[in-house]
Amino acid sequence: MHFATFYQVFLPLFSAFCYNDVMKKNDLIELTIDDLGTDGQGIGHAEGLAVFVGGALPGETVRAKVIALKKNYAVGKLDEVLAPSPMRACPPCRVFGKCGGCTLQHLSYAAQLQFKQSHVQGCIQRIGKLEIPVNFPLPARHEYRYRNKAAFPVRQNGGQVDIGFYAAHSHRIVDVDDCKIEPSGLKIVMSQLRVWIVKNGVPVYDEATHTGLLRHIVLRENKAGEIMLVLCINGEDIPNRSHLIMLFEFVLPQVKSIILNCNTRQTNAILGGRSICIYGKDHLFETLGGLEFKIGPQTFLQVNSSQTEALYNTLFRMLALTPADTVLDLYCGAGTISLAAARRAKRVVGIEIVEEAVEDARFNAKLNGIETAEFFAGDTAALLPAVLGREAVTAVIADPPRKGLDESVVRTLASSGVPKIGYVSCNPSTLARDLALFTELGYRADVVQPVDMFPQTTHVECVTVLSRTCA
Ligand SMILES: C[S@@+](CC[C@H](N)C(=O)[O-])C[C@H]1O[C@@H](n2cnc3c(N)ncnc32)[C@H](O)[C@@H]1O
Repeated sequence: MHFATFYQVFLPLFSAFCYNDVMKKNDLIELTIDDLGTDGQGIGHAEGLAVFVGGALPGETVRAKVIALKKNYAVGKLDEVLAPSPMRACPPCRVFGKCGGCTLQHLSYAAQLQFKQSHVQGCIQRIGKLEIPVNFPLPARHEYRYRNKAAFPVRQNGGQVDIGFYAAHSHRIVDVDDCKIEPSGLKIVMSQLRVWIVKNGVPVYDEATHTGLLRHIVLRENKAGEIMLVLCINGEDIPNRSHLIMLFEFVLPQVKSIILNCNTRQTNAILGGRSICIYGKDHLFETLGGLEFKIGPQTFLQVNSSQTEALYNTLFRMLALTPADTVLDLYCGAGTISLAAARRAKRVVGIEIVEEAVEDARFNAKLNGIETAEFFAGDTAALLPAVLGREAVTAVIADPPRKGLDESVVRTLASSGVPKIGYVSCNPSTLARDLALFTELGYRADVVQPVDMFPQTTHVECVTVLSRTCA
């Protein structure tokens, strides 16, 4: 199977010269798919144009209806698979292809992993201009039902209330009653919530007018099967609290926490600043690698708990910390990596921009009896020079958000001369960009290890370790 993204980059340029009037909108065309795009759509060619067809796989011959015709590419809607790929799988989800969530359910899991390896390798070569080998991804333990968190937008749709996920590239909601990558326990919670919404005429939020109450439903489940329910509301309270509580107290005792999160701002952000616990505890606990972590409605936690342990173990194996190391954990969230590192090193310092996460990290250190970890709240770029000036750091861990590291962070780390840097990335493009700069500044990464945290989607996490090549 060949998944190179070459065609996505060069063919559109080439196609611009070849554009002709042969293909028209609404035409039915037959084409062979030779590649997968970064969003999981099949890519074939017709009349000198790259044609993107969602749901089609490499090696397949398909018939597609042309639904958009641009100067240098076309978009086709899959009409029929004429010759299916042996890698084709049967998607178990009834809204596959409508919901924008899992775009790879129609591809066998082994082929998904191959696609991810090829995608990461492509980024490293194309964006980073580097020849670092990329290992085959570490497969997830569970291909479905692996997430520990779901955030469902809620919208009125005529006479019915839709709760689900956004369709691809849109704010239209696809109603979902059983998301196959969420734990099955959440399905019954959602059906109880639908009862409460309908019986109490709960007003549903309208994005356009910024009116209505219920915006999002967020559910978290820990490995012990305990559930936290967060209702994100455009207001301060909900109708008939007692009915809601009763629905869960007696029928679903695994719901240990019900929280109202007040978000009255006109924003796409799901959570607002204030949370009010109306039932049970305001947190859950999760166990990762033998350590316990407090989880609140705002806490960042990797969404695939069993694979998080695999990710961290991979990082620690590659970074080879020793009891003599002083570790700086950048973008440390609630301290999950920091505290695991503290058990292997002399001292750990964590930096995180969200104050509540830093409070959680401090709480988690105490909870686990760890006295060798210290946490600072603030922007990494701003705090880094002072922390590096004060601490004799021998190893850095960086697990930044999708946008990767600020250039100043890379430059400050490189000029500090720190001997080893473990980089955990959720975005191969920004990883490749940052590795290129580190390489220019005297560091080398020998290998990139993808870890599949997100089966059925095109997302992939990567771990690599940079070591200093010059004194
Ligand atoms: C991918 S998460 C990693 C969290 C943690 N390492 C973990 O494994 O759970 C990225 C974290 O970076 C934090 N963050 C984002 N921008 C930041 C910045 N400029 N400085 C410090 N932390 C930042 C986010 O709040 C988030 O907790």
